[in-house]
Amino acid sequence: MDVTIRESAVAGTTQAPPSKSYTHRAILAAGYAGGATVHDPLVSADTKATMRAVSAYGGTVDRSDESAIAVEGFDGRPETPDDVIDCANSGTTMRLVTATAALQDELTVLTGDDSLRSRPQGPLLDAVGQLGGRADSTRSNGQAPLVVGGGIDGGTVAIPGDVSSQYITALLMAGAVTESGIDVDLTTELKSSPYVDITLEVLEDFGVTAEQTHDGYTVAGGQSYDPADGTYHVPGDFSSMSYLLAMGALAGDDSVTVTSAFPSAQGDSAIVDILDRMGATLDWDREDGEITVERSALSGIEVGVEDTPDLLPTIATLGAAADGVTRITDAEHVRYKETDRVSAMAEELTKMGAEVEEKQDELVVYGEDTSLHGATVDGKADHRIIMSLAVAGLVADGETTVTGTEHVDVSFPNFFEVLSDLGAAVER
Ligand SMILES: O=C(O)C1=C[C@@H](OP(=O)(O)O)[C@@H](O)[C@H](O)C1
Ligand SMILES: C=C(OP(=O)(O)O)C(=O)O
Repeated sequence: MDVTIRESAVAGTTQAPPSKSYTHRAILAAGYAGGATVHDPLVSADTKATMRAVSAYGGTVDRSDESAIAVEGFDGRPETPDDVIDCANSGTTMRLVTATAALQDELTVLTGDDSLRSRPQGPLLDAVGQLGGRADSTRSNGQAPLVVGGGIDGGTVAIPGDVSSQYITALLMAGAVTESGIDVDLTTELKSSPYVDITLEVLEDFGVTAEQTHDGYTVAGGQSYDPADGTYHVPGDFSSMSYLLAMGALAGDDSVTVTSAFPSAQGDSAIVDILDRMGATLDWDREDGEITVERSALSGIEVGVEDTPDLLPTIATLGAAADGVTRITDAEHVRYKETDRVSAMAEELTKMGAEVEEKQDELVVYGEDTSLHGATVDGKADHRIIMSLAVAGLVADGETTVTGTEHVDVSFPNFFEVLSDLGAAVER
């Protein structure tokens, strides 16, 4: 589906969608437990993939209540799935439930869409192998489809940290229910480390202890997942908020207020600081969980996305509309997402008149003397590219058509309704 956005202003108050990362972990943790009720979950294409996996391993997932998901777990002992698990577009699902598959003796087959079947799984497959499990890529290229099983008992693994932190999350979550636990030794520096902090936070809330060590992380075996009161509450999503805050800073008429913005382990709350450094007038009331931002003249900055890869598309759009140079560094791992997001933003913003330079681990946006104009841009079947280009469309001269916009259902299903409700000129 194509969406056309005309240069227009936005104003008003909107609630941030629930966190995708916390929802995935809470649903799977409830699966590892006897069960739990997950309140305020994100129900999206990606989190539904994790729900499918929990069901495939013998849990049940009841979505009859709109604001809470009741999960009956498989209690640390996943069953052999009756069928292939389709992880669709969700890297988090595939990585997290690969480690679940390794816990049972028989084999599980995991697959996904074209994008997911081109993303790297090799280091995690290798880690399962080091633990004595079986983990193969059917095409022997380190990519899905995957065949995983073998009944791991725990042990020590050496794994790189610069491809995906989701491998570490997967091993810690599964490791807790192994016999002897898992020690993860990182062979290279960890990227996206706040996502492991989110994992540690969720594990703690489910009564499971895992911790950072000198060389990586460790989780003891023989633990049980058991959340206090059998419930878990999902906080708002700062990656999704980044589009709402960016549109307020670029196109706010009066101001835009985002609610459900409480502090948590999410690295992407750095968007508040990034906007502040770029010159945005904004205020974060942490107690009330509200961020208010006003239209502001922005200037380019240098920002590393080592810990916050999902912010790259948003920052690229901000940079294209800001004055001066925005240099986004430490970005190589952003190439391993739903699409290569460094190239995607370089290509598509260029179509809108931005001057952009792409390096292997950097994206440089030259905001000086350029102004954005409308164009037809390719959303690359990637939710974050689509939303970032839509935000750029609000400040581009004329009309911007973004293709393939249905893919926002991965993390922010009602994104275009929200955009419209805030007053943007959106045609679907
Ligand atoms: O664990 C998670 O919830 C995520 C980790 C990050 O991936 P990497 O660790 O692969 O960088 C992030 O990009 C992704 O959107 C969600
Ligand atoms: C990369 C993302 O998610 P995943 O790795 O779960 O596909 C994302 O949401 O931007």
